[in-house]
Amino acid sequence: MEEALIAQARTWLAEDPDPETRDELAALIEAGAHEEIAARFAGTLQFGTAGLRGELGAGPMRMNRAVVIRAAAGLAAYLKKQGHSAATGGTVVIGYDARHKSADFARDTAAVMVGAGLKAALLPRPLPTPVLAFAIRHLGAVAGIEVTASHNPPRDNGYKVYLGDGSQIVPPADAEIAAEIAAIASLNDVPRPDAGWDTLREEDVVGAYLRRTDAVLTGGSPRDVRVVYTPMHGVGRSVLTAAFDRAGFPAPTVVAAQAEPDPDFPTVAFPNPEEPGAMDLAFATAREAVARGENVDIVIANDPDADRCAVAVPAPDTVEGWRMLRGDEVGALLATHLVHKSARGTFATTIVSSSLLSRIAGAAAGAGYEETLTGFKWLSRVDGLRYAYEEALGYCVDPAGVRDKDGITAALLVAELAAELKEKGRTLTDLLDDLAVEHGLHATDQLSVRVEDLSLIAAAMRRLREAPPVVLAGLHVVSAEDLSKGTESLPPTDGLRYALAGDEAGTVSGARVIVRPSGTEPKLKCYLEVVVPVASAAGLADARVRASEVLAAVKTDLARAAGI
Ligand SMILES: O=P([O-])(O)O[C@H]1O[C@H](COP(=O)(O)O)[C@@H](O)[C@H](O)[C@H]1O
Ligand SMILES: [Mg+2]
Repeated sequence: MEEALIAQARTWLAEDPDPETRDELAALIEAGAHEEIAARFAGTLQFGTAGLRGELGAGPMRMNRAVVIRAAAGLAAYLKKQGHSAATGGTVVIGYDARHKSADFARDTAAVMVGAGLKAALLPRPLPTPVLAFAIRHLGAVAGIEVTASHNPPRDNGYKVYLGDGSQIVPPADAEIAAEIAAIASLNDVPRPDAGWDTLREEDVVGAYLRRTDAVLTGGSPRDVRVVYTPMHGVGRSVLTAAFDRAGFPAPTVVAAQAEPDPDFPTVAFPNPEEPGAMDLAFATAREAVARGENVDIVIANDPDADRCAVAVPAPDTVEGWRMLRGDEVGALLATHLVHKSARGTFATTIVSSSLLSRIAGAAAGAGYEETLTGFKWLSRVDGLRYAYEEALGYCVDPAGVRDKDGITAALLVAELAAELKEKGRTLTDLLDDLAVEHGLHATDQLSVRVEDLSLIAAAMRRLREAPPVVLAGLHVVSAEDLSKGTESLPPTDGLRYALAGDEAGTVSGARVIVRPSGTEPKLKCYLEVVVPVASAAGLADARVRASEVLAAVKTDLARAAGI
C-alpha cells in the first residue's frame, strides 16, 4: 500500500515541471511523510462552486503547475471536440490575479492552448475576474479562464473556467471537461510551446471594459458621494478608481496599506470582507478622514479578485463607527434602485439568499423573479436576466456586459444610489428602513464553521439527515427538504432546507434555514432568514431586536442539531 503510494508520488514528481513543488514532494518522500503524501494523492481537485480551488503544493489534490497543465489540456480537448480550433478562430482568453503562481499558471494555460491547436490571449496584467468575464464575450472567445482563489487564504489558488457564453461551467460541461482531464495519461503528452499566444493590449480589454461601464449609470444622475475604498491587497484598485473617475464621482480615498496587490495579504487574517476584522483598516481610514474634517458617506471593499463588493454605512452608536451591510441588504438596495430606474426583466437570486428580492420584484410591474442554486455559474444563466445577486456579496448589475458577479460595476451602482439619496437628504440606511416597513423585516444571518478535517462536515450533514430538527428557536419546522434529490426547479445539490412557521403571537411570520458544505473552502455554511412583520416605522427598532433574538436562537439550536 505504502509502496504503491510512493511509486505514484515518484511518477508525479518525475513529470512535475515546477522545481519548487518537485523539491517539496522529494522532501516529503525522503522524510517518509506518508500521511501527508496520502492526503495529496487522495484524488484530484474537482470543479466546485467556482472552478478548481485548493492549497498550493505538490500533488493532484493541490494547486500547482502540473494540475493546471492537466486542467488546461482537458479543457482544450473538450473545446476541440466541440469543433473549435485556431482555424475556426477558437480563442481562449486567460486572466489572472496577483496570487502566488497565478501568472505562471496563466502562462502555462496559454502554452497548452496553443500546443493543442487553439488560439490563446493573455490579459496584459493581473486584473479583476469581471474584466476577464467581460473579455470572453467582447472578444468572441470560445472559453475563458481566470487564475484566482478570490478571497481564500494566501496559501490557496484556483482556476475559474468559463465557456464562450461568458458564464462559468455547470453540469454536464464540468463533468465532460473532468473526464478529458482524467484521460490525460502523462504530462509528457501535453505539448507546451514557448510562444505563440497573444498578449492583449490594455486598451482593448480594460479600455473596452471601462467604456461598457457607462451602461450601468444614468447620465446626469447625482455624483456627490464620498467613498473610502479598499481592494484588500487584490487587483481591484486601478480599474475601480478609473471607473469612478470616468463616471464623474470624486476619487475614493484608498486604504493605503491595502492598495497594492500583495499575495501575502499582510494586514488581514483572511482577505474576505465577510470575515470579522477584514474591514478594520478601512473603518480606521474612514474615521481618520472624518477626524480631518472630511465627509465619508460609505465604505466600499472589493474582494481580492474584485468580483465581490462589500458596503459599510455610518453607525455612530458603534465602536467602529461603521456597520457592514449584509449582502442581502446591498442586494435589496440595488434591486430597488434598478426598479426605480425602470429596469425590467428577470431579477434573480440564490436559494441561500434573502426572499426579500422576490417581494421587491413581485411589487414591480414587468419584473420577473427566479431562484437558482448557490453560485454565479447558475445565476448568470437565468433567461432574460436583468439583475442577479447572492448573499456572498456578489452582484451582477449589467448582465449584457458581464455574465458573472462584478464588484466594480456593483460599486458604481451603489455610489450612484448613495449620491441620489444624499441629494434628497437621505441614506442607504433610510432606504433599508423603508423596505422593512413595506415588505416586513427580512433579517438574515449565517452560521459558518471552518474545519481542518473535512469529515466533520459530512458528519454534520449526516446527523441532520438522520435526525432533522422539528423545532428551532421555538418555531416549528413545517418542511424539511433534502436537496440532494433535486427539486422540480433545482438540480441536485448537497444541501438541506427547512421552512419554519411563524409564532402564535405573530411576532415572527416565518423563517428559513439552509445548510450546505461550501464549494470553495473547508466550511459548513448555514444560511438563516427570519421575517418579522413591521406595522410602521415606529415598530422597526422592536422588530430588529426580535429578529436578532430569533436568529441567535436558531443558530444555537441548529448547531446543537448538527453537532457542530
Ligand atoms: O470566491 P468567489 O468570490 O468567486 O465566490 C465564489 O464562491 C462563493 C461561495 O461559494 P461557496 O459557498 O460554495 O464557498 C459563491 O457564492 C460564488 O458564486 C462563487 O463565485
Ligand atoms: Mg471573488
